[in-house]
Amino acid sequence: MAGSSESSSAAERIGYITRVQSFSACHRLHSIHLSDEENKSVYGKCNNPNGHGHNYKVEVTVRGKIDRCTGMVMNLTDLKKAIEEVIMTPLDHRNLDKDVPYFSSVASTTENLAVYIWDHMVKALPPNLLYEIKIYETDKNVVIYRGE
Ligand SMILES: Nc1nc2c(c(=O)[nH]1)N=C([C@H](O)[C@H](O)COP(=O)(O)OP(=O)(O)OP(=O)(O)O)CN2
Ligand SMILES: [Zn+2]
Repeated sequence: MAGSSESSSAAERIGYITRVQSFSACHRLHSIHLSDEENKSVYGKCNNPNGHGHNYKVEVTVRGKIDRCTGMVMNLTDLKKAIEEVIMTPLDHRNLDKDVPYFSSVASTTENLAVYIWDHMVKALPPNLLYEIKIYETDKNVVIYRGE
């Protein structure tokens, strides 16, 4: 019956699931498009040549149909594997600027880190599932990227 709880329970449901992952890395904010003086002025203490570290927290959210048979949008075990491959292996305990080739020419801001993770995660997951990458650089500094 239209509108009854029975019919809505048969309707397709969309769910969002998130897995949280922490990793540690160091970096220096520096843009190859700016002079040394401009870098100092724009990034301040974060342009210190010897860098500084963060305990980043990343939330990876997928969105999709809740499968009627499995009850899952996707298996969190598979999401965990993708996070290991895309986040932990290349980024954990690394110097982002020196160890990750992408950041040799792209400033390692949290915005750009979110784009990097999105671009790799989207390839590691089934099509059309990735919804959002949210990164806590510190407790107070949070970036969201949705692939736009
Ligand atoms: N738009 C952005 N601005 C800044 C970024 C960034 O990624 N995107 N990053 C930084 C630095 O990396 C820096 O490490 C931030 O640290 P800090 O200012 O010390 O962090 P808090 O604000 O949490 O610290 P408090 O000193 O407690 O306020 C800078 N800008
Ligand atoms: Zn920083």
